[in-house]
Amino acid sequence: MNKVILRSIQAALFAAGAPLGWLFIQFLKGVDLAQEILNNWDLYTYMLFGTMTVFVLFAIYVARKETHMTQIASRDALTNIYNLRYFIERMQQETDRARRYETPVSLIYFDLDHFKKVNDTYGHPVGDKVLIEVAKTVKDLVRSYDIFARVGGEEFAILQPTCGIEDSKKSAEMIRDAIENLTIQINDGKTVQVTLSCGVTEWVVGEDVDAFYKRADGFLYQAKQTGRNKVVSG
Ligand SMILES: Nc1nc2c(ncn2[C@@H]2O[C@H](COP(=O)(O)OP(=O)(O)OP(=O)(O)O)[C@@H](O)[C@H]2O)c(=O)[nH]1
Repeated sequence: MNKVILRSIQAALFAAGAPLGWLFIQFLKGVDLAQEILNNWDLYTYMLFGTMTVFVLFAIYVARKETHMTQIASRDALTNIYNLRYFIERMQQETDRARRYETPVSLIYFDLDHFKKVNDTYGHPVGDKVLIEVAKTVKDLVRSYDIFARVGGEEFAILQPTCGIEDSKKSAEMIRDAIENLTIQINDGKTVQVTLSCGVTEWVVGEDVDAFYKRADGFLYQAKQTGRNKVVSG
């Protein structure tokens, strides 16, 4: 349930506690409750709706902050895509789901090529801009239910639920091609271009997320070793 709605309901229930508590005390004192309410109708209406309004408004504020904090905790500050912590969490969930429903789940793991050279040549802020532009470009290419994260300095990963290795390889190739053709504008009308190396693999039933991740990393390593700007899968 939406956090704002949930917290508002909780707040409304809390608010009802004030008049109900007072009525309970009157009940213990032997007061006729119906008469008590009729005699003090304004007071009870005020207690109920006054406190409810204040509590609910406060709850909405808290729920919004809570949602914001949860989002911050799962996002990478530079690119605003998911971070490693969230990605590992989702890998666990998605492999559990894949086991339960007997569906495939694949992992695309990529790293920008010679990124140190970009930093060394143009400076760190330009390197940051390249990371942001790469993240934006890839985000537009993945499916809405794929989990795309920055998992290291210039390393990214995409978890693809319900996606087998063949489809995942096609996605990876499309991403590799898009980045190869991406022209990033920097200051003074200059442009930067980068390429990426990529490892792709499909989860094997029963293996833990660590082994799954390491296998993709192994293929990425092979892509680096055999010339870069390529996708290696298995
Ligand atoms: N601008 C910027 N650079 C970063 C960030 N995080 C890591 N880096 C840089 O990424 C570079 C990674 O360099 P290497 O690990 O040598 O890799 P590479 O130069 O891409 O070479 P290969 O991966 O072998 O193709 C280093 O220069 C880091 O400083 C970041 O947040 N911003």
